[in-house]
Amino acid sequence: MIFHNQVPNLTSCILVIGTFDGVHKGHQYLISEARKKAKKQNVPLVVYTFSLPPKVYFQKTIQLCSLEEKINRLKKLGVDQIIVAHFNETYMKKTKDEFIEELKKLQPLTIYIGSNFRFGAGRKGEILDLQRVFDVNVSEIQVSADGEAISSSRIRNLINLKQFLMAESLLGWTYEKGGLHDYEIRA
Ligand SMILES: Cc1cc2nc3c(=O)[nH]c(=O)nc-3n(C[C@H](O)[C@H](O)[C@H](O)COP(=O)(O)O)c2cc1C
Ligand SMILES: Nc1ncnc2c1ncn2[C@@H]1O[C@H](COP(=O)(O)OP(=O)(O)OP(=O)(O)O)[C@@H](O)[C@H]1O
Repeated sequence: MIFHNQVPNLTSCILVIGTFDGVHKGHQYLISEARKKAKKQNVPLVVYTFSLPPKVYFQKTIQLCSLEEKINRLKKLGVDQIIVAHFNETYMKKTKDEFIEELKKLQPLTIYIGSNFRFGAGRKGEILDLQRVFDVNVSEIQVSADGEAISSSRIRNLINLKQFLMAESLLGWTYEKGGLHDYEIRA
């Protein structure tokens, strides 16, 4: 896997954007959909993520996995290239339009995101803003058997409540060791 700490100039790719703390089953679904498309189009699968989850930065929530472990998990899911933006005071001031300008350097054929995605300073960027410029695939939010959305926030709550088995079943990885246990990469 190729690692970038700055946005590179690419000629084509399938792009997935997000925080991906824990790389839970919802994330895994999104990435597996993007991976199928990248294979079909014969272009690299690129993930754009952040060094620190914005919620950990702003709300001091617990972090589901380290940056290193996140990269490991993304690698296992077949991601070809990863861009890690350093999430700090300067980065968070970037407007939605500046962020879009940055993404143009990647020349994505399609951007894959979930339907709750927001971006840019003050979270002002909406999916519609991306759709004006790029082809965007908006994925449905995956839910667990009880019908509740899978999210990093939900898993953080479960861990705070010491409900580790439930947390792990939504993560698809063991919480402590970071190993893959019940998730199979969909070809
Ligand atoms: C350039 C940029 C600036 C951001 N600034 C803020 C911010 O001011 N406040 C905030 O809560 N989140 C901010 N975020 C984080 C977004 O709200 C969001 O978490 C991020 O785009 C990833 O989406 P995801 O959380 O669905 O993975 C920013 C994101 C980007 C890309
Ligand atoms: N359950 C899900 N199903 C499909 N896509 C998802 C799901 N949860 C998040 N995504 C998408 O994955 C990307 C990364 O999302 P993000 O890291 O914010 O996850 P999250 O679980 O919503 O986190 P948090 O609860 O901390 O806000 C975004 O494009 C988001 O829309």
